[in-house]
Amino acid sequence: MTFSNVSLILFKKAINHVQRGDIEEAAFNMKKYLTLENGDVFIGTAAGNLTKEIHGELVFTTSMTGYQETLTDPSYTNQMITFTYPLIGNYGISLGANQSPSVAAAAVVAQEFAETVYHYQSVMTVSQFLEKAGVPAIIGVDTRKLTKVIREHGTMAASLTNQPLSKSQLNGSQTVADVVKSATYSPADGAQATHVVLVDFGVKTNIIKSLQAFNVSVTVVTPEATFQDIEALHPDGILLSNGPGNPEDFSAFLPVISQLQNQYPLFGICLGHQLLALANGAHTYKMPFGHRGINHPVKNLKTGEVIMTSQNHGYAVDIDSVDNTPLEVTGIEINDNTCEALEYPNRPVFSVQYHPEAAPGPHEARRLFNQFVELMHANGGIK
Ligand SMILES: NC(=O)CC[C@H](N)C(=O)O
Repeated sequence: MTFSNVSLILFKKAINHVQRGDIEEAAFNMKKYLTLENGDVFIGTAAGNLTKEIHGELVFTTSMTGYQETLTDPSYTNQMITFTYPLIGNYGISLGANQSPSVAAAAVVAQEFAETVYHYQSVMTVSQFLEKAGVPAIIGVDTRKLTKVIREHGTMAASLTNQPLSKSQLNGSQTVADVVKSATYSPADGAQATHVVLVDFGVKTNIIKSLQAFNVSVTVVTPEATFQDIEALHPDGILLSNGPGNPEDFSAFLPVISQLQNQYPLFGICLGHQLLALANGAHTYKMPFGHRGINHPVKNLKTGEVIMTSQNHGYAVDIDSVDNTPLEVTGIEINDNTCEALEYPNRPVFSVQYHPEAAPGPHEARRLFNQFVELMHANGGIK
């Protein structure tokens, strides 16, 4: 072997070393640490926004599809979503599926993101979607194990960081979601016959679309609206929307609901259902790990029929506390007997804990919009 050959080999080794070192460092930089309130740490790889660090409430959803609708659902504000389904992003991201202008979830935990998408409607991958929205994600996590931990300990606060956290850095406080404040606006179809005022606690786009599908015009108001503000809009009916956070944080709006339910047909969805219950004197409580998924069976106690429903909630109405109110429980989740539907007897007032607009989810409950519209018509809603 000549001298130059030896030096070439040494040079190549040096280059290799430098390259390997760089790659190892890059791989180290791509690491993310998910630290739970109970001290458990899950290590994975960064995706989405690679640098952002987040503290939030860690929840899981069992939905196998509909990740885009889930990520953009405002009810997930300040929450980190763990997808129990192992491969997320299989059919990419498409225009028109968003439930709000951008990703609402604080962060995403998944086992794997599909990086190659062949769906003809897809405009980008899920990690590009998160990157564009500035939302971090951790992938390569054993989400099955993580979900078992959440089921055991209940929903926990967690931190998603780029470096390991020491015990003293662990912040155990639960993050309460901010109230989503939206401007008052009228979706562009104002000339329709029936008019709904929607109180927006963090509304999903598909609720508005579902009403518009029945030729209903919708005016959206914030929870700062007074009864007089709403009355001045001459509604035929009121919809109380879904939204993030603890329903008890909206106590200022409860007297308005009490007045509205005396005057108008009223339909509450998810947070709106919880608020209708609170306004009538029932209680809500935090569930151990909530209902988040698209196959929650709900039994209609009046007909005995069971339908599959889409759900995303961490709080529930205390079913026994409804006994001391004018309301009637008309639906239960048959896995755990929690309160899923309420009615105000002899009034056009009702609510559901699940999502009749179901985006994502099965559409069996869509008929509730029909029911709401019929109640408004029966109440003289058509002018
Ligand atoms: N989707 C919702 O409206 C959720 C309601 C409430 N924030 C809960 O978690 O129970």
